[in-house]
Amino acid sequence: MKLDLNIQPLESWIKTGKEPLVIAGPCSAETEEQLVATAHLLAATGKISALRAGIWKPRTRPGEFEGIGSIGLEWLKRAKDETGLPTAVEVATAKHVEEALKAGVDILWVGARSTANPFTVQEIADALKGVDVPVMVKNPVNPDLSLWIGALERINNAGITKLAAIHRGFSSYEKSAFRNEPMWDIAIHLKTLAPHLPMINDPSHITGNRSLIGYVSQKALDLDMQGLMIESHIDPSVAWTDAAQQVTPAALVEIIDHLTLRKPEVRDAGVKDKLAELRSQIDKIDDLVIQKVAERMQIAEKIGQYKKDNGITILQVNRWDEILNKRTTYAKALKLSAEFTEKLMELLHSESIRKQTEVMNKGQETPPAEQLTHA
Ligand SMILES: C=C(O[C@@H]1C=C(C(=O)O)C=C[C@H]1O)C(=O)O
Repeated sequence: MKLDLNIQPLESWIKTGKEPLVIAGPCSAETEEQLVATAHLLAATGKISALRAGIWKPRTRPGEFEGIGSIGLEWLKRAKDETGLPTAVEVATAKHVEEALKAGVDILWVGARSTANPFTVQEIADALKGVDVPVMVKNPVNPDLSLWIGALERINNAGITKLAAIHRGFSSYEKSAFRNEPMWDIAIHLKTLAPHLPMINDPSHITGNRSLIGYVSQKALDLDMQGLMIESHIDPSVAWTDAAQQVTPAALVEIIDHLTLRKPEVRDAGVKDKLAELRSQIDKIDDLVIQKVAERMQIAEKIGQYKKDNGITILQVNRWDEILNKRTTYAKALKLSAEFTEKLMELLHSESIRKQTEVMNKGQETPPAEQLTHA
C-alpha cells in the first residue's frame, strides 16, 4: 500500500537546476566568521542550493559542544544576506521552530534522535501548524521504517506539504566502516511506498569519514535519491564537531565533480527496446524462481507430514548446515556472494519451517503467516 502523503515537488521550494542538488555547510555554526566565510566559499562554487548549519546539537554524551544556540540564527541570516543562499537548520523543540521561523530560516529539518520520539515529532508538528515552510525528516537512529513514516505523517498532517526525507543511516552496536549503517533497503522501501517523496542522502553522517563521502553519494544518486546534504567547513581540522566527516568547500567541489549523473527515466526508444527485452527475460526467470520455490515448499510440507507421523523435530540442524555449506559453495562458483546466498537460503528455510509447523499443528490455532514471517 502506498503512503497517503500530500507532497509538493522539490522544485517548488529549492533550486533544483544544479545537478546534483546539494545542501552543504558546517556541522555546527561555531563562530560568525567561520559560518559566514564557509558560506561565501560554498556560494562561490555555484554548486550549492542551500546552506546548512547546526545551531542546537543533540549530543549523545553530556559535556560536548551542544551548539551555539539562538545567536547562530543571526549569523545564518547574515550568511544568507551576503551570499543569497537559503538556510537550513535542525529543530528539536517547538521553541526551536518558533525561533528559526522568526529568524527567517528557509528550511527546517528534524534530526534522527527526534524522529525516533513521536512526542518530540508531534511537538514540532504542532508548532508548524499554519506555517508554510519546507521540512526534511531524517530517518530515526534505529532501523525502524514505521517511525520514519510516522514522523513524515505527523509533519504532513500539520499541513506541511514541502516535505522531504533525509537518509542518514542507522546506529548499530557493531563496528563497521560506516558511522551509521546505510541499510539502503530501508530507504528503498520508503521510496517504494512514497514515490513522490523527495529523498536527500546524508553521506557525511552515514560515513563519518570524508574519504567515503564520494562513494556513498554516488550510490545514493544511483538509487534515484534527489539530492545530497554534505557537511562542509572552511577548516575541518579545527571543527568543534564531527571533524573527520567534514570537507572543505574545495574538496566538496571535487566530490561533486566526480559524481556520475544518471537519468531516472528511459527516453531513448532504442534503449527502451533493449531494456524491455532484458526485462522480459527477467520476468520469465522470476516466474520460474517462484514456481521452483513453491515446489520446494510442497516437498517441505511432505517432509513435515512425515516428521509428524514419525515424531521427528522440524528443525534438523545437521541437514540445515549441510544445505548452507553446499549451496554457498555452489553459488560462489556461479559468482553469487556467500552473504547473499546465505540470506536467500535463510529466508527459504524459515518459510519451510513455518510451513512444516502448520502441517504439524494442523487443527490447532496458529498465528497468521505475516506475524510469523516478520517475527
Ligand atoms: C525440510 C526439512 O526441514 C527443515 C527445513 C530444511 C529445508 O527447508 O531445507 C532443512 C532442514 C530442516 O531444518 C528437512 O528436515 O529436510
